[in-house]
Amino acid sequence: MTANKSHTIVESVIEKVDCIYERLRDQVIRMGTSTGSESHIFFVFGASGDLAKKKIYPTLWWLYRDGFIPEGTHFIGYARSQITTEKIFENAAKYMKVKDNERDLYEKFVKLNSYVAGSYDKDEDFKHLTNEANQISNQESAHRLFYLALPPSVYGSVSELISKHCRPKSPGWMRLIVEKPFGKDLESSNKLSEHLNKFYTEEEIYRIDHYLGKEMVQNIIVLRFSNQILSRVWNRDSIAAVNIIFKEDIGTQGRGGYFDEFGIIRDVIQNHLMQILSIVAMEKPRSTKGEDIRDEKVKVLRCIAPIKPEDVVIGQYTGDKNSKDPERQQGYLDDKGVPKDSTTPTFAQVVIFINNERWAGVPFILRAGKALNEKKAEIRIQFRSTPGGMFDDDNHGSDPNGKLARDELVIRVQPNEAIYLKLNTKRPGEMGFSIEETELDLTYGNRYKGVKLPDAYERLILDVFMGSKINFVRSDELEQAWRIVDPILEEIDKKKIPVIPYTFGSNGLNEAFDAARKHGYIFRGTYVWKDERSSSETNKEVTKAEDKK
Ligand SMILES: NC(=O)C1=CN([C@@H]2O[C@H](COP(=O)(O)OP(=O)(O)OC[C@H]3O[C@@H](n4cnc5c(N)ncnc54)[C@H](OP(=O)(O)O)[C@@H]3O)[C@@H](O)[C@H]2O)C=CC1
Ligand SMILES: O=C1O[C@H](COP(=O)(O)O)[C@@H](O)[C@H](O)[C@H]1O
Repeated sequence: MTANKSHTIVESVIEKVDCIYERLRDQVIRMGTSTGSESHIFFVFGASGDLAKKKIYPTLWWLYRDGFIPEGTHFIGYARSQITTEKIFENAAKYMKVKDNERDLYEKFVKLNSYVAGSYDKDEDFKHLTNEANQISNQESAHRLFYLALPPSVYGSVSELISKHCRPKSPGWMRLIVEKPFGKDLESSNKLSEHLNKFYTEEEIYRIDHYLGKEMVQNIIVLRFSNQILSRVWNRDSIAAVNIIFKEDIGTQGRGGYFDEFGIIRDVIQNHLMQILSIVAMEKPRSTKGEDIRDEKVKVLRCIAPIKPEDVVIGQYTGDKNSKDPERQQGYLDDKGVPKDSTTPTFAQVVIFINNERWAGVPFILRAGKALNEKKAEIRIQFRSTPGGMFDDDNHGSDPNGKLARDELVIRVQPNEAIYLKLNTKRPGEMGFSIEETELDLTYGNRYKGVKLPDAYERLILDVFMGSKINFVRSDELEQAWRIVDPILEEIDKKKIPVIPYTFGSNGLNEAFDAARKHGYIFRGTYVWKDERSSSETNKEVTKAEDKK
């Protein structure tokens, strides 16, 4: 293909994406006017907090900058702290990424913001908030979106008081966005759901799981159901094991106070990884409508028995005394919010089985850890070994077992979004049937140069404006996810499962890799995926072992 031709293809991809953006923008603007109530108010509860500064305010700005916020929208922050709008924007400044040529627009956006200080449990404060909101928007029927960027301890009173005092007048609608954690276990989650159900319809509740807003998580549905080549083999006949992996190269970074009460299973596995699992494993939905997709996700979760203690490996990180990086020298117990005798896991692997016709016997291995060697999230679909032994006597590269490598489809969620299919090929140029592993590689940074992938929160907040619930968690999904992890959480909380120490910066726990092997997942250690994007920047290749684990 000539350089010109490939340039044209890339341009046309960008044009298509731009065109989708245009359509979305039109929809948002029409949505703002079609109900006869032009204005919207977006409330940020917990406006003084960490999530608000790092994610919510920057996301609102990016949506505004890109024309996705309906005309006439106002933003109101709310928290107990006696602060000002200026202070909020000062705190959030380094996350906003404002370019020089966007300064004027940014100032316009800042002017649409205000802040009200008040408690989380007093009627008069919420009445005051609604009076302020009416004045600011000059319209009592403006649609209202409430983002609860708050600790779960105050969800109860805040949700009740919002419903009592802050609902818009008809025909305005209201939507409540609830951050995870949705409870601490099945019982508390059910209680929270019952509480919310007293004051809101399910239609009004948006339980956010930001992994559902990530490009590659959204792509799973398209990959699975629009490619015959994949949908035919997506079952126990062809697939030997599924690995869903979350790794972070940072520790709790002062959030230990929150984390210690929850641990990695509640923080990441029960929600983000279980959501991914349900999309990877569900049957084909009737349509792309939110309810059809969520019905299928619940159905597959209902086929999963609670995880058994013998299928769990947990660990907690210790400081790496040899590291030059002061953060890596700190272990979990050094975080000032963490009790010195804490046994809360910062690493966990659980093996899940889905008892249905498609998946019986296939292990779904979910692994998550903080303070590891890298930041990465990916899904590995490992296919069964090739039967027949035709190539058994041939040279298969450095594999000590002399066996053919299994095919593996890897969906890299982050960083550097990619899909690559590992397969065997004849070693180029060699005589005979010398075989080596290679890949069909769809690295987004190479294939879709210049295409902007929106941040997960951008997509999800836009979804809430549009009233789309595909990417939000329904109460029955939540209940099922808790049911699956609840018994092992109880065992862990009672300290019945050993917590294995691992050093900050390590690859994970060998005990976890051994357990994955025991369940039939094969780590070969012979393959190198050349991540072209990072290699062009740093000339570094993903190392063999890291690619596997
Ligand atoms: N931070 C993050 O990266 C992520 C956070 N989340 C979730 O988002 C929500 C908010 O998180 P985050 O912003 O980190 O939380 P913060 O601890 O920063 O709390 C947000 C605000 O809530 C108020 N607050 C804090 N503690 C209490 C308390 N004990 N009682 C009453 N009010 C309190 C404070 O405001 P004031 O004192 O002014 O009232 C604070 O600014 C949580 O549910 C969290 O799990 C989810 C994903 C990532
Ligand atoms: O929800 C959470 O997710 C973050 C990781 O999010 P990512 O988008 O950066 O992958 C994690 O650090 C945090 O502990 C957890 O609460």
